[in-house]
Amino acid sequence: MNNSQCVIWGAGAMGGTLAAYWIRAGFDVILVDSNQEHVNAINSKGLTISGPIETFSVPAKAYLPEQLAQNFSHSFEHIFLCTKALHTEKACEQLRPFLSPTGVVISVQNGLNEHTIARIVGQQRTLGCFINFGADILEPGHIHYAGRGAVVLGEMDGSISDRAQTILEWMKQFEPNAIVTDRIFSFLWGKLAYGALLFATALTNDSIVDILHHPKYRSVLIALAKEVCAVAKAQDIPLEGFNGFNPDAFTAQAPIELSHASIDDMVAFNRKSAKTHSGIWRDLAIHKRKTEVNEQLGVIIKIASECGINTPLLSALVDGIHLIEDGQPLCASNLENLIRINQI
Ligand SMILES: NC(=O)C1=CN([C@@H]2O[C@H](COP(=O)(O)OP(=O)(O)OC[C@H]3O[C@@H](n4cnc5c(N)ncnc54)[C@H](OP(=O)(O)O)[C@@H]3O)[C@@H](O)[C@H]2O)C=CC1
Ligand SMILES: CC(C)(CO)C(=O)C(=O)O
Repeated sequence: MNNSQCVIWGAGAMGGTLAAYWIRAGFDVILVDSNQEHVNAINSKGLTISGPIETFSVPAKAYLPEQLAQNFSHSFEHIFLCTKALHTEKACEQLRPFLSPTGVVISVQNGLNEHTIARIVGQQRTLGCFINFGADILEPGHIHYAGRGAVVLGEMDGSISDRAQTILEWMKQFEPNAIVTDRIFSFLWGKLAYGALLFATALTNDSIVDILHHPKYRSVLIALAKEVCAVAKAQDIPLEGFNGFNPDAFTAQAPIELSHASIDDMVAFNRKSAKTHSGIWRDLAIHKRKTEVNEQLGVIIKIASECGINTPLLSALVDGIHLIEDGQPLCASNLENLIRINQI
């Protein structure tokens, strides 16, 4: 990696996948993760990637956040923040002392984390990133890289910077189709609209494809995506498409055939991935822990209310996810509740 080390902060599905590819390419990558078992496994056995794309292992060095100070006396130019959005604030407070004055934090996350990161480390030290590849931690030290997806970098102010171009070259070691954009928030908001659909699929134990494909759920999914797109429009953010998501399909006046075609394209995209369920579903069904719902959909609802836009389905979806976080089972009736609200 040119002239410097980089740090992956949060070495899970996203961070661990990037790290493994970069270590294999000869980069000097330092992993930081708060999960002791994962850190121990990486240090003793290395990092393993498996799945339909490739299977390989690399030696790697990982640290808990609190171990960094005793092992490194210098700060870092590039820190890739790859935690879930609900950990962004804490992770930024932890990483701030290790970020060089000229360094940059790159958000490899879903949501609008760039604003939180910029508040803590400054916008000049924040770089946006949108990712839609699929991966899961299978067990400590072992990540399932399930499917390729869009990777887009962009400065918050829309400028095309040298640092974004440099990091693009690194990203291309992992995903050759990665790009730099002057409209990173157009991608991030697009992912929020698609993300709303993923949250809806996570109300049940059915796969992403099963829910997106089922005719019974189409109207409510289209209405959900339209709520997010209406809030983006009120913010004057033109959305970008990716991996089957077509923003023109979810405007208020979009022809219904266009909406169906986009969801069909998302089904086709997801069929190519070995990741059957979203990260949200894994948080709820497997880890039985809180999701990023407040940091993703909650943020949209707040902005909507500031703009005077009603988002009844998003609110009901957030409530449904909260109920599951509190112990309610995942099942089809959770999604049917949204259908009822959509029919009112
Ligand atoms: N997985 C996927 O396919 C996709 C994920 N995304 C997004 O990417 C982001 C990362 O998700 P993903 O990689 O799946 O998440 P993971 O949970 O797999 O990885 C995050 C890792 O960060 C650790 N962590 C939590 N807090 C801290 C902290 N303060 N400092 C250091 N490490 C910490 C977690 O430990 P612990 O588990 O113990 O909390 C975990 O090991 C999310 O915003 C997600 O929505 C986007 C596209 C696809
Ligand atoms: C399913 C996926 C990979 C999007 O395709 C995702 O973003 C998630 O798991 O949260």
